[in-house]
Amino acid sequence: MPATTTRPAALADRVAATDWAALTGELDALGCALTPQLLTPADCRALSGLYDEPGHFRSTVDMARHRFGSGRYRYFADPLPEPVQVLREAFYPYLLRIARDWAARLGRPAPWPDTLADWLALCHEAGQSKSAQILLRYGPGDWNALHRDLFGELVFPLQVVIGLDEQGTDYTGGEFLLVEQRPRAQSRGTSTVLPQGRGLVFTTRDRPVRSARGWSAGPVRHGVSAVRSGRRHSLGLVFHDA
Ligand SMILES: O=C(O)CCC(=O)C(=O)O
Ligand SMILES: [Fe+2]
Repeated sequence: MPATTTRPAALADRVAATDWAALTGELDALGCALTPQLLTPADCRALSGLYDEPGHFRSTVDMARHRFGSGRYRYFADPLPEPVQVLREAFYPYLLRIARDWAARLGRPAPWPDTLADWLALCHEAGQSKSAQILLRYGPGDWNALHRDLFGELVFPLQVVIGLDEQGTDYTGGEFLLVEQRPRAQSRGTSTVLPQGRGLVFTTRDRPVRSARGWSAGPVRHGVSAVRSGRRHSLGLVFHDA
């Protein structure tokens, strides 16, 4: 990384300085919530530039070929680039509190240990041993079909995507989409423009929604609307392995 990028410790501090109470409230209301600025434009350029350095990745997915939409994403190989590793570790304890609270509401087990390292060890024992951190690149006409990032039995219920380009300047279109199935009702869609350098925390599989008899699990899927022009990059952080 060039010297102009943020030091890892400062990245972790920004995650810690997030107003987690406010973020949690928004997540409860909408199923997704933005963090403050985590990455500078220089950090974002350094990360999106990695896309063209194949040595950082274990595989590349052509989304059209799998009917996932259109565009490409690449799975980072281990060891992860330092900012990716630092952000993932920094988010985990905060997301863990939310995950445990949701599990309690839903009367489900909360199998997640206190540290990311211990949780990943459990994933590896269960055969989910590959990191699922991705760098995505969308050009004009590219989009991401509504989906859930589930790779096996072990699931962490929250994930984060970080915008690496500025909508309106670097690209148009390309809104992040979230669709929530409501129990015995029609679905609700929420679109979010990902500001450059900010993260969006969202539900990976389902989340507790109020029902007549307490809480029930509302299934959630996410995707990205078509990019109309320019190029959009994003960094996807998932907290279970694949
Ligand atoms: O590019 C995006 O905004 C979403 C990418 C995605 O599907 C993910 O991060 O899991
Ligand atoms: Fe995804």
